[in-house]
Amino acid sequence: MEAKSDKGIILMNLGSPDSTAVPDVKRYLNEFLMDKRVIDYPYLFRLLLIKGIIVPRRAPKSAEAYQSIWWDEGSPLIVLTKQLQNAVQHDLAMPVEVSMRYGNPSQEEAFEKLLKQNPSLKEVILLPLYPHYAMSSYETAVEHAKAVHKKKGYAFKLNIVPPYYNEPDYINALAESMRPYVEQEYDHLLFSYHGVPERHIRKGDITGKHCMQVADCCHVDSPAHEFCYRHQVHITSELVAEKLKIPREKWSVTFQSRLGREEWLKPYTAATLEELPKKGVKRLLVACPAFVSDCLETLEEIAVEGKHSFISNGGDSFTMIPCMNVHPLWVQAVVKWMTALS
Ligand SMILES: C=CC1=C(C)c2cc3[nH]c(cc4nc(cc5[nH]c(cc1n2)c(C)c5CCC(=O)O)C(CCC(=O)O)=C4C)c(C)c3C=C
Ligand SMILES: [Fe+2]
Ligand SMILES: [Fe+2]
Repeated sequence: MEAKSDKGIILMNLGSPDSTAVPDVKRYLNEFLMDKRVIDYPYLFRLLLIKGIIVPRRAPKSAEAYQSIWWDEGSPLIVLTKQLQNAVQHDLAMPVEVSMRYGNPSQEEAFEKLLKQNPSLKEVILLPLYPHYAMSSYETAVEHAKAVHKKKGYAFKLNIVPPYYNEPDYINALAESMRPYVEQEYDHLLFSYHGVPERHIRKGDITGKHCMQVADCCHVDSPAHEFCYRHQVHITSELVAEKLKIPREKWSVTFQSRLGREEWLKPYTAATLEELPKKGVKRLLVACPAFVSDCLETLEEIAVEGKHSFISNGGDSFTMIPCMNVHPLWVQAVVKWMTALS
């Protein structure tokens, strides 16, 4: 559609290395893990731990994992985010750009592209491609965009879309994207979310006395929920399961991608995939709603490693449900939200 407006849109995602070469993966991991909202240790300790130990050890293994999922056009996460950009742009009369929290295209590049298209730009609507609030995902993305906006002294306003974990349009798109899979025969549906350290959940509790302190905290009313990743992922799962009419005993929530020695949110996906076949679950479906676009964590950790673990522990069939990516209802939801905000 003809892009003529004094507003612009940026779809912001996490980002990937520029290539699967170890030096590019190292650069990406250093930027990512030196983020104080991801590894929130004191600066000097973080510097020694990340640049001295974790990244040199992790980069070659990580590069191998990226090589196994990389597409001819590049990183799946970036390719799929750009596909979403094109699909949304098709139905909107405002320019749409993409930015990544780490790596490229950078936040500054996305702002500059919008300004180039319209030097008298009045407002940028930023849609973080994270449905849930976590210090290490949504918060760092938004704070980074605000910092770049301030540093560059841009005259346009920055309008940031809040987390949409319970928004009816998002739930509908997610549920409908999953429907063809749950209409097949299966024993259990796992909602596997990217994990975070439990400490982050306590740290983000604005009441200081609710999250992981009150029994069944995620289901007891509290202002803490506005910033609680654990609460928000449980709500997404419950709303989707309700919409798809999946009986309570047929689905569960787990957390993947643990890094380091701290306790992360539980139950862990890896342990659950080993245990489920022993409990009689032979045909498994796995959905990963923390991610809007498929990425390393879905295509490798779940679809390859997770499948291998489930099958070698006695499972018969393992199906990873793709992320929403460019599902027409998701594109429609984004277009609807952007139109309402413009
Ligand atoms: C829901 C969104 C995400 C949260 C929350 C999150 C927290 C988090 N992540 C790490 C460490 C790593 N994550 C990595 C990959 C990765 N993480 C997310 C999203 C969230 N992370 C995505 C979409 C991806 C895939 C990126 C891609 O290019 O496809 C990686 C890099 C890969 C690897 O080496 O495993 C790391 C490292 C921490 C420590 C953390 C919370 C504290
Ligand atoms: Fe991550
Ligand atoms: Fe909570």
